[in-house]
Amino acid sequence: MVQPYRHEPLTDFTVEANREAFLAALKKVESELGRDYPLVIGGERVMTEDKITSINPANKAEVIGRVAKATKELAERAMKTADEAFRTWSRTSPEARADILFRAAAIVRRRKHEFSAWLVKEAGKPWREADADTAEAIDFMEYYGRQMLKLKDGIPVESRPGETNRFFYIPLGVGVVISPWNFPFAIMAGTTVASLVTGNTVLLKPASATPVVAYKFVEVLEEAGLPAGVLNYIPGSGAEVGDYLVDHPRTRFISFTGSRDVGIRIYERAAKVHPGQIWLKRVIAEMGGKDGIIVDKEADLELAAQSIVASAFGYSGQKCSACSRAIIVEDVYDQVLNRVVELTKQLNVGDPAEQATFMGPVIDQGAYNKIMEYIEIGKQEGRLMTGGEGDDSKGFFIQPTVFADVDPNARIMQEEIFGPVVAFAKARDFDHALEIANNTEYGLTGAVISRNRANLEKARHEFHVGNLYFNRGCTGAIVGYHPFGGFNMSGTDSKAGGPDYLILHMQAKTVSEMF
Ligand SMILES: NC(=O)c1ccc[n+]([C@@H]2O[C@H](COP(=O)([O-])OP(=O)(O)OC[C@H]3O[C@@H](n4cnc5c(N)ncnc54)[C@H](O)[C@@H]3O)[C@@H](O)[C@H]2O)c1
Ligand SMILES: N[C@@H](CCC=O)C(=O)O
Repeated sequence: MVQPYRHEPLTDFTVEANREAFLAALKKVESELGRDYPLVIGGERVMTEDKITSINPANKAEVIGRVAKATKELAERAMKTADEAFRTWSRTSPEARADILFRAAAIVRRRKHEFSAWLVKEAGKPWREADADTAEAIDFMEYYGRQMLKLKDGIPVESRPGETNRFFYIPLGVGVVISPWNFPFAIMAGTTVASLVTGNTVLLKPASATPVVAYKFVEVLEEAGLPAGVLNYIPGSGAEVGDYLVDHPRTRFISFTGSRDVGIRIYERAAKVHPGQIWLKRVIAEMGGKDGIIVDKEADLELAAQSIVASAFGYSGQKCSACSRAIIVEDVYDQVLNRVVELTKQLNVGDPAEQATFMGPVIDQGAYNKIMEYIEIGKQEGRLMTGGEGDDSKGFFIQPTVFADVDPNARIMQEEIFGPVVAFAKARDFDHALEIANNTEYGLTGAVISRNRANLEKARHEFHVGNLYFNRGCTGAIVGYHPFGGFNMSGTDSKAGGPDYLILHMQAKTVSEMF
């Protein structure tokens, strides 16, 4: 019998044995850097001349790996392979499919620190963030495996005398999974295994900044017993391979996580029916955020400051859930702002491979340049309280940055920066704070720090975000506990890690028999 689902605990690094195990994993990964990785199509390893070079964002000179790059021709081969494999995989029992996820979770759990060490190196995640990313990947496998077992026989419907009605779910077909670099393990693995466990075959195109950890995961699924051709690994250019697969008439669904602009592009392109296409493609899109924390005048102000700092600067603010707007009721504005500045100045920024580091680099030169441009804009739009400096000589480091007195309509209050920058806005009262919080085209996460029950209840209904948190920060959703996804330009509100997520990857069928 399958044990009830519990989320994977985070590692306590104050325990010496854990610390040593993590250091050993980092050493192991360091000894494996710089290798070449092929595409995987139908279980076959395919090397290409042109490669994606994955580097350590904390040390540009360190090559993590060189990964083969799919062309349209190779993408087409992968599509044919996945289409062929669908015939058998879609008829494989849900129990057998779920077992592969459980086995893969066990393999990753045994190699947990090794996976986290790859995340430290390839994504620039500090230990705690890397550990959380790996734990979440394990959670997705454990949770979706169990969800599939719950859904495998469908949902009971009524039958009249002499009639038996059944309502159940069948797989869709070939899914294109396009994942981001910021949760290069958890989101890549979660979107992939949700598609697989529901009986679909997959073409996985991971983000070009983090393809090595994705390759390592493909190996795990193979070891867990996934048949060849069911998952095909085809990193490549978003514009070339991405567009080609999104447009492909045999693509049945697209599971995309990434930016607003790419999400819109995919949504629009997927709507077009191409010659030979006999279905309307389904799009699951998880996009950006411009998330805010509201602090009420009756509130634990220390909790408020700690929550803002952790949510704004965890993984250098590179979370779709990151707090980039702090909306403070005027009675407590100065107190909260000053405490946030004080805490921010204490943050340890540096090499994520060092245990003491709270914040590492941003992901690449493009991100560095974009964030530094926003910091310049912020200097015009607000009062720079701390940070504002960057250094890209060795890696892509930016100081955690706080701007005060920002107009709610300013660009740094409206546009997703995706870096360690938080803007403070002053609200007249709680209603005004809610108005400012909702003044965005996004709607992903938000938090309210308050002791006022009436205000919390008002926020419950009027703060328009997919994930709303009370008296805590706005990052760190846990699979199975906080189903995750947002409104409006944050995507299709396809709640990852939630009880209705798998259904998005299937189609329902009704069979009615008369006796
Ligand atoms: N809502 C969520 O759950 C969630 C989670 C993580 C990240 N995000 C968002 O992701 C963004 C950061 O990730 P990113 O920089 O990797 O995003 P991105 O949109 O630049 O890239 C995401 C993926 O899309 C691919 N891509 C690019 N162009 C494409 C095209 N034309 N066709 C198909 N695929 C294409 C990329 O190669 C990558 O694999 C942020 O906006 C963040 O808020 C959202
Ligand atoms: N699920 C993560 C965010 C994922 C996007 O970057 C969180 O809840 O912080």
